[in-house]
Amino acid sequence: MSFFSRISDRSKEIDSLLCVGLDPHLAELNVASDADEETVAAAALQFCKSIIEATHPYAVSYKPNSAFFESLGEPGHATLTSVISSIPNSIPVLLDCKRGDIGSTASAYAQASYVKSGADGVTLSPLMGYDSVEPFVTGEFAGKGGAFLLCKTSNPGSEDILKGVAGKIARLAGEWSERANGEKGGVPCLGLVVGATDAAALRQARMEAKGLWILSPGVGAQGGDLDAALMAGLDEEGSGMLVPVSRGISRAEDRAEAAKKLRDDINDARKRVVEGKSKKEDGIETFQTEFIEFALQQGVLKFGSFTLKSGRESPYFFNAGLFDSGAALFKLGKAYAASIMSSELALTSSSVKFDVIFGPAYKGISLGAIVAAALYADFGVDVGFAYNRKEAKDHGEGGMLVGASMKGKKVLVVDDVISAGTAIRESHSMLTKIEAIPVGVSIALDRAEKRALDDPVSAVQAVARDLAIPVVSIVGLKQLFGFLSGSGDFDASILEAVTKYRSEYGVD
Ligand SMILES: O=c1ccn([C@@H]2O[C@H](COP(=O)(O)O)[C@@H](O)[C@H]2O)c(=O)[nH]1
Repeated sequence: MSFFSRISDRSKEIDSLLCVGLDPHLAELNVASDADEETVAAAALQFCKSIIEATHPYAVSYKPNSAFFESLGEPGHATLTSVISSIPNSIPVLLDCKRGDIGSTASAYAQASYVKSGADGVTLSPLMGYDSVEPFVTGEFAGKGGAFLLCKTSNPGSEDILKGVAGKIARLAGEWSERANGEKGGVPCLGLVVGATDAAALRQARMEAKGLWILSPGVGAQGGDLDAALMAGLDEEGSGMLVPVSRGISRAEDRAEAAKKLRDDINDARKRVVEGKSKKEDGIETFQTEFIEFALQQGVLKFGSFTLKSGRESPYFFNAGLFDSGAALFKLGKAYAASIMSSELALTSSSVKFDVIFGPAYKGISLGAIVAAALYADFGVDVGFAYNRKEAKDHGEGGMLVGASMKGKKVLVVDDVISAGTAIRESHSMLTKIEAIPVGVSIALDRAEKRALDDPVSAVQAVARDLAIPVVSIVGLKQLFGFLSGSGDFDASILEAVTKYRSEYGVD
């Protein structure tokens, strides 16, 4: 059975994502500073065995780090193999050796790790390319061995090189895994090491490598935020991530209790992820609920009876002009940014499919600016910002456009609502004329209602269809309805009126 199948099975069987590290730091071995190698090695073996004894009900896997065994000198290798053979067979062993070398040498490392040491999986550096990884997961180790590739490690120095290539490594891991598995396909044979110290990198890795296991060290002694890491790195089933902890367990007064607590803390976070997902399936995400609550509080969203320009009597009204303070605009920008990043306009969790935000005069100008700022603040996405003047300037630099150059660039248009869609169409035609490439529209509210009873398409759908670009909204009528139904705070007559309005004018 392959390494990652065993990890999956064991994780399900014991309902845990905890990987227990076996790092016999000399300082933890209680031996005299002048003790001979044999004595130190015996203490290291005892140290690891006592951790295994205390933690095995919670451990999906054990992760001995080869450095600590190599540092024991001559008896080091025998100690490592003794530790590995003392681990119950039902628990897969991950040797943290971070190898990476040319193919022929990598083959020797694979022999050393799997055959001589008895490990089931390894950690590898991917920087020398596919041929340095292949010997660990093909040939005699095909369908058996598995490797976690260093992607964005937990140490501060991971900012120096890995930060810039983590996205690429995450993508390549999926491709290499398929290449190694060949026509047989099957469970991926590669995973990724992404430190719990960088939630953004975890989010990106999870997006790039949906089906791969992520090993996320850095919790405990290195200060990684367990909760933030899990929220970012867990897959949609609340799994797919192993949390290795070494010193956080080995140095605890009660190791069994420490491992149990970690297992439970991890499982609590998993539950929240799964609950969050089912909420999403109900049609409303957290940022949307927060946005509706905030719009109500701000008086932007009102329930009652309102006559629209179209002559329709609407049970609700949205007046974006009432986002009229620094705090309100700040929150509004965050909501736009969250909706963009959870839409098809996001490329990864920290990159987008557009280069410039365009805010059409007048309302779009301030909206575009706050969205550009929020994308940067909340997601590290730094795109250009431009807007237009309604009237040409006859002095200074002149011209109708201000801000980032849009020629040849992919542009997102930001506005508040689409009523008839005329303003957005005008922006689109202006952008096309200056050789910009409009790729999407972002709005606050999609009323999602038919343009006329004999025209079943909404204004937003018509814009998306005619201009062939996505229109993304923070909320739509569906979420508004979901919010009202789920909240016990509104008069039944409001829900009734919105239900009636939706069934009469709403589009799917
Ligand atoms: O990015 C990485 C990759 C590997 N490690 C290893 O994991 C353990 C962490 O030990 P703690 O005591 O839980 O901090 C150790 O063996 C490292 O070499 C890592 O920390 N970060």
